[in-house]
Amino acid sequence: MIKSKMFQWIEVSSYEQMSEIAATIFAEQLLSKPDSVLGLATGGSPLGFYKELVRRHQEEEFSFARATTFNLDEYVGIGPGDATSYHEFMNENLFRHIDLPETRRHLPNGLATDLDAECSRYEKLIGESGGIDLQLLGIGVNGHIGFNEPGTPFDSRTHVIELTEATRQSNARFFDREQDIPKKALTMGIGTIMAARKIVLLAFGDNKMDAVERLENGAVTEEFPASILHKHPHVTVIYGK
Ligand SMILES: N[C@@H]1[C@@H](O)[C@H](O)[C@@H](COP(=O)(O)O)O[C@@H]1O
Repeated sequence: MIKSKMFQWIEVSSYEQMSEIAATIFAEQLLSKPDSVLGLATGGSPLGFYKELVRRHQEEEFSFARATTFNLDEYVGIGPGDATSYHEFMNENLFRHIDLPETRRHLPNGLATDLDAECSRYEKLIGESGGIDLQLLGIGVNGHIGFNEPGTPFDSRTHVIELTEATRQSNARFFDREQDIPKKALTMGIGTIMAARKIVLLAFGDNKMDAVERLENGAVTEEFPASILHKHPHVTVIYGK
């Protein structure tokens, strides 16, 4: 496959620098289009980014009042009110600090009784909102984006996924007990992510450098989900260790 020339690589020397650059990209997006649809991510990688975004918002650089957000994923079986849910992560690190109306903050509902119907509802809602203008991503050490594990079809849409043991273990730090780590999640599909107009991927730390190297130089293959980004017209990777 021919790789895209639209990949921009920004190497940083600190986590703070990565967070600041990412916050600037999102600030510029909101300033140029206040009703932007933003795709958001959870995990350790974007924590500093959210902190910086909140700081700048509080200094009245920009507003979220007309924006809409969609998160990449949520665990099955936990939801709002559970400290380990992505709902709670977003409340804690972003939503409770900004002026984004509650009705326009979206995450998949991991407590839905019919999970497949929930996936269709979520996918439809993204479409009805006009599609994602700017999507934030982290990357798993196995190349997963959102919770799309290796082998997930490139054309997948929002779906239920069984988490690999490697992903469960790398997310174990967020849970008190082994048995509390969910086995399944709802995630935007790779096709959903690829439909975003612009993408920013954050990768920081020694443990992410193999994945970054493979992303930069490896083949485009479903065995390494992030590799599909080479087919996207507008990706910025901000990385460092
Ligand atoms: N579902 C999330 C991903 O969206 C995230 O990118 C990845 C990396 O997380 P971290 O940034 O904590 O390394 O972990 C989880 O599996």
